[in-house]
Amino acid sequence: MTMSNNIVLGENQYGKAEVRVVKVTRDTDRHHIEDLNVTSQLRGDFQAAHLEGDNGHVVATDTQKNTVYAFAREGIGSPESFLLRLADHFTGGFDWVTGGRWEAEAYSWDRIQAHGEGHDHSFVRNGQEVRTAVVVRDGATTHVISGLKDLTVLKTTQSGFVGYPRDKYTTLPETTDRILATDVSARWRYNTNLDVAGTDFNKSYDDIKALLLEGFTENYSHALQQTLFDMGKKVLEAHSEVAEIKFSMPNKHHFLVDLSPFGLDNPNEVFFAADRPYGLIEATVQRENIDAAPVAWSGIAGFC
Ligand SMILES: O=c1[nH]c(=O)c2[nH]c(=O)[nH]c2[nH]1
Repeated sequence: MTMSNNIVLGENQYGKAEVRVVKVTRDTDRHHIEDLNVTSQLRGDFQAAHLEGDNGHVVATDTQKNTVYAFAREGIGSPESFLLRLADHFTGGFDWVTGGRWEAEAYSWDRIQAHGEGHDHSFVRNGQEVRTAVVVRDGATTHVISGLKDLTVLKTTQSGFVGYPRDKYTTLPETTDRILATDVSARWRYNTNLDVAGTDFNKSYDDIKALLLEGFTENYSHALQQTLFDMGKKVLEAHSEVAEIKFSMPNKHHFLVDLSPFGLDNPNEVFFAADRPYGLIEATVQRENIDAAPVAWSGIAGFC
């Protein structure tokens, strides 16, 4: 067998990776949410694009992304059925697209249990948070700091952001109805006179987590800053053994997708979930006249 010196194109596929689409169904006051990370890749005859610079067959990755958002307008259903719709669309619409690979990760959300009931429009990503604990001893004084991180929550309404100063660099439109989403990181420091032997830290953790979640749901949010304070206040009001609570919370922006180029409306239903940049909101909620913590209890790696 003689070896050919011809250089040819081997297997190939291309598309848009990780299209973050969030679909809110708001037919009634009890909202539903579907949250996917979709990758669309086409396979077929793309020889000319690779060898000759002829893009006549190249369905733009931008078009593939738009198709994901436009299809989400009609609902997602299941990730499988959504991907099958994409596969049908691309292989049916373009002769030279003979196949492809469509992948989705689906993130599931539970309704926040507020006062014993699943909330209408506030959700928590299930099974995600990490519980944290720190003990600092300084001579005879012991500090116990408990916390959690990566508690991802989202509300589909009852959040807005208006009234902020505008200068020549301000482009953000005001809104009175937006998605509010964050990964809660919180650490709460117990009083130094805490009866550590008599404290049920597991129970305390469960209760404080529930209060944080309820605090997230309860009021209209004028900003994540206000919601942060609401959450901390609930914990301090219910737990006299807690001296202060620190938060670090990203504002995970969800941008409404403009579907008008595709002849579709978008009444606050299809969103692009951006991962960066994000707002970062950090604050301590504390009792007035609190003794300054005699030791630094935040790690060196950050606020919370
Ligand atoms: O809740 C918010 N707080 C902000 O400080 C802020 N800044 C911004 O651009 N959007 C928001 N949202």
